[in-house]
Amino acid sequence: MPAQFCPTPCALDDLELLLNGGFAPQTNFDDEGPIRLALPAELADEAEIEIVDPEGLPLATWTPGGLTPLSAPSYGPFRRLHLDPTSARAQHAGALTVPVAAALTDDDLAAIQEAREGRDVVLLAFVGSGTPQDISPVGLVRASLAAAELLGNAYVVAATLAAHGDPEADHELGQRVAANYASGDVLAVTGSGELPIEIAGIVDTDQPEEPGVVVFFTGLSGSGKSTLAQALLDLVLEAGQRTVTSLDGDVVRRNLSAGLTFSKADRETNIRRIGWVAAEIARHRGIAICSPIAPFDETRQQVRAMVEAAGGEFVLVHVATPLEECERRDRKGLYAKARAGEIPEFTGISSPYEEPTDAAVRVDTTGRTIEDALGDVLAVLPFDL
Ligand SMILES: Nc1ncnc2c1ncn2[C@@H]1O[C@H](COP(=O)(O)OS(=O)(=O)O)[C@@H](OP(=O)(O)O)[C@H]1O
Ligand SMILES: Nc1ncnc2c1ncn2[C@@H]1O[C@H](COP(=O)(O)OP(=O)(O)O)[C@@H](O)[C@H]1O
Repeated sequence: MPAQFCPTPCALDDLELLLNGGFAPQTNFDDEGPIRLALPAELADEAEIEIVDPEGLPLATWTPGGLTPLSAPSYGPFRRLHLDPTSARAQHAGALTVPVAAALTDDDLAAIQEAREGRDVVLLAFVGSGTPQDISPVGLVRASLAAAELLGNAYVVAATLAAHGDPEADHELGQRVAANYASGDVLAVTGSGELPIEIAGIVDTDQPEEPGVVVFFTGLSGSGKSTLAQALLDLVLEAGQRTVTSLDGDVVRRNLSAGLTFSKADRETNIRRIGWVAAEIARHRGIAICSPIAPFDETRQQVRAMVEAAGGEFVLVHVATPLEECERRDRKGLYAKARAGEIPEFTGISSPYEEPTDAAVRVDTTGRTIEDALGDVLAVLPFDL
C-alpha cells in the first residue's frame, strides 16, 4: 500500500490540470517549477504516493515518473463546467476563448463583442485557489455565467488554475492553460471600466463584507478566560449583528474532546480540534470565541495559521493573571489538589505554560472588574460592538 497524502488546495488544483491536459505538455509535478507536490519530510523518500482529497478519496498515484488517475473529482459547485481541454475544444470548436480571473466589466464585454466576429465565445473561468480577484471562485463562475448571458452564444468553462505566489510564472501558466483549452483565438481582457449592473449584483452579494474573526483567549486555569469570553459573547449577541459560537475549554472537553487527557499530545489534539472548528466558523464569516488554556506556543501558531488560511482574523488574547492570583481564586479547588499531587500535569504547577509573544493584548485581571478587563479586549477587536 503506498503512503497516502492530501496536498494543499493549490496542489489539488494543479493535479486536476496535470491529469486533464490543462498544463500540457507537462503531466507531472515538478521538482523545480511552480507546479510542485511539496511532500512533507517523512514522505520525501517514498517512491510512490497515493494522493487523496481532504475527505480521503484517492485521486491519483504519484511516482517521480508520472501520475496515474484513480478517480475524477465529482463534487463541488459548478463541477459540470469543469471540462478537460479536449472536450472544451470539441464542444466549442472555433470559438473565441477569453481567460477570466475577475468579474468582466462593460469594457471587457465590448472588447469581446468586437473581437468575436460572429463566433461563439468561451469564458474560461480560472477558479483555482487564490486566482479569482476580489471574488470567490463560485462568484467568478456566477459572474461569468451572467456575462455569457449578456454576450449571447457564450459559454463558461471552469479550469482550476491556482495562484502559486509568483505572478510571472502564474501569467505564463495562464497562457498555457488558455492555449490548451482554446480551439481558436485567445483574447485577454483588461478589467478596466465599470461592472454591468447584472454582474455588479452578483459581486456585491458574493461574500459578506466582514471576514470571520476568532477571538482566542489563552491563560492559566482561573485566569479569567471563561468569564471574559462569556462577557464578550453576551455583548456580540446583544449587538445582534453577527453569528457567534463559544468554544470554551471545559465545554469542549465534555463534548468534542471527550476522553482526551492533559498529556502534551492530547492537549495539542484538543487545541487543534478547537482551531479546526474555529477556522470553519471563520470561513463562513462568523465569530468564534475560544477559551482553552492552550499552553503551547506552537499549537497556538497552528491555530492562527488555520484561521488565516480560512480567510479569518485571529485575535490572540493573553489573559495574563499571575499564577499566585489564579491559585488564590482556586474557583474549582483544582490548584489545592494539584499541589497535593492529586492532579498530575496541572498547568502552572506540574505542566508548562508558554507565554505568548504574539498576543494582540495582554490582560491581567488582578484587582480589576470584569467590565474593565473586557475593555482591553474590545479595544483590539476588528469589529465594533
Ligand atoms: N491537569 C490539568 N491541567 C489544566 N487544567 C486541568 C487539568 N485537569 C483538569 N483541568 C481542567 O480543565 C480545564 C482546562 O482544559 P483545557 O482544554 O482548556 O486545557 S488545554 O488547553 O487542553 O491545556 C481547566 O479549566 P479552566 O479553569 O477553565 O482553564 C481545568 O478546570
Ligand atoms: N477582571 C476579571 N476578569 C475575569 N475574571 C475575574 C476578574 N476578576 C475576578 N475574576 C474571577 O476570576 C475567576 C476566573 O475564572 P474563569 O473565568 O473560570 O477562569 P478560566 O476560564 O481562565 O479558568 C472567576 O471567578 C471570576 O469571577
